[in-house]
Amino acid sequence: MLLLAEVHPFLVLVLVVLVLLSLLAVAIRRKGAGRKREVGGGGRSRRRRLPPGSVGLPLVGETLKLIAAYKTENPEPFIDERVRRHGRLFTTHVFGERTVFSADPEFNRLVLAGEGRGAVECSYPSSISTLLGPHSLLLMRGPLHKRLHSLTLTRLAVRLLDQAKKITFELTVKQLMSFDPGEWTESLRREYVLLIDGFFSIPFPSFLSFTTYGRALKARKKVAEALREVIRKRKEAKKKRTTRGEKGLEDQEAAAEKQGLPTVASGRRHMYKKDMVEELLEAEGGSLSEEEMVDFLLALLVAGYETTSTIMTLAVKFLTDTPSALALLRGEHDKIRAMKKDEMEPLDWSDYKSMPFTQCVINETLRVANIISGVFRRAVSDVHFKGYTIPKGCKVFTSFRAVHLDPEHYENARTFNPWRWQGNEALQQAGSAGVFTPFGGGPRLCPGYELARVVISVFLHHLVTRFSWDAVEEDRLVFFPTTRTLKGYPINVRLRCRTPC
Ligand code: HEM
Repeated sequence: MLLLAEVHPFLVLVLVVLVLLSLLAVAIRRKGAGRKREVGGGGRSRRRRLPPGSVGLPLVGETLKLIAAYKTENPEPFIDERVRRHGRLFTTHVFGERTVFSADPEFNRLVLAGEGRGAVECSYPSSISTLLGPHSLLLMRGPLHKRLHSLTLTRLAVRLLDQAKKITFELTVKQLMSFDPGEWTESLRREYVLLIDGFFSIPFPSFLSFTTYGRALKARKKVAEALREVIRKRKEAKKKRTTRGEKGLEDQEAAAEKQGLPTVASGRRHMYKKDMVEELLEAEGGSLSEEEMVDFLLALLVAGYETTSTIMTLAVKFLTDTPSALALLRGEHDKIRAMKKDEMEPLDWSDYKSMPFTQCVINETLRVANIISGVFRRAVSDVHFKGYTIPKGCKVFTSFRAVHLDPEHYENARTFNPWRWQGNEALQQAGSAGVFTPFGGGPRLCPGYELARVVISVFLHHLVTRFSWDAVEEDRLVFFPTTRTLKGYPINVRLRCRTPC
């Protein structure tokens, strides 16, 4: 009861609905499999033993305890307690399903790499799958996932020429569809906000359009329609060019470049670079359907939007709370600015590569904040690890948070200390030991990881070189339903005075 009172009643309702739906699904699956398993294995042979743990209360399992912990600034005791009692691999019952929870970097690595190799597969709650669309990269599996994932990787390597685009969403839209910020982008973003709100709401039926989920479904339709329109127009333009025998944009640009002519509408000269829509139109021999392309674009916008902007905000918060780190960071960026002719001269790749302390700040923010606290998978065959057997069909949660905040892997693990990343080897060592995985790993390694780093670096550059700021009021982090600051971290910003004034 105490726990129930701590949790918002709306969330309790969400959970109950989710739990009931999931239980039904689990019951059907179990019946099909025709066998039961107990936590810890009881009298079973050692080979069939599930990691020890507790499945908590009937129906809700340990979900309410988890949520209550994640709604505080310090959710670690939830994991610490269980690791102490059962070890780094333990069984729990969250979000309606028995789940093997891993705080073990070795197991996490096995799971991340195990997808597509007959060991595990990606697994999202159905409410989120519906909003993402069935063809979303995040839900796709098998060879098509592999091909489209690598398509994303090549297209998302950003050039800092685009640095003027400070806002993540606008930058992503520009990358994907080549649109500059404007009315269209802004109205698309408004619908996106509604869509993302729906991720953590009760998945009521669509006719209840006044609910958060109903509004999200409506927003999804609008976003999908806007994206479909873009794809159709681009398809038509491409077809017209082909039937008229005209050269593609790429050839036109190359020809103009040879003649020393300006090549883009903005008057700026640059090499033609295909955007994501162009890539999608040509991918799979031009066979992708409009729906597949819409889901693909939508997922990219969703995946990059919340994550990057939250890390930006939290980096600023951690820097504000750690003035010596802010001073060092500012020094690094002032030095870069001092080499420029004027305030407006854009950054280039070599500038980005001369921001070592900025990268330390970003790594440490990613480590401490854990925007993606871990990922869910489902075992598609029995997985054997350190004497345990995770049976086929079992849900697995590889917790990045538990590893990132484990004192065994990081000294003073729960303190923001960007200096720990200084020196070239620190990141490499943590990466190869599997103890730093903010962007996941294996075949689903985040394709936006470099874009995110660049966007955050450029944002910090402009912020610290041009402005100073103070926090308006006390704010704190929470980790449920998503990682964020409770009040959105309001700050008072002033133009920085660099000359005597
Ligand atoms: C700080 C920012 C970011 C963080 C912490 C982050 C983290 C992650 C993580 C952990 C995954 C793996 C999910 C899994 O294994 O199930 C992932 C996947 C993904 N991310 Fe990111 N991400 C960030 C930014 C971005 C950006 C900017 C984009 C694109 C514009 C992006 C696009 C994607 C996509 C499409 C996937 C799915 C890949 C697949 O399933 O094959 N992310 N991200």
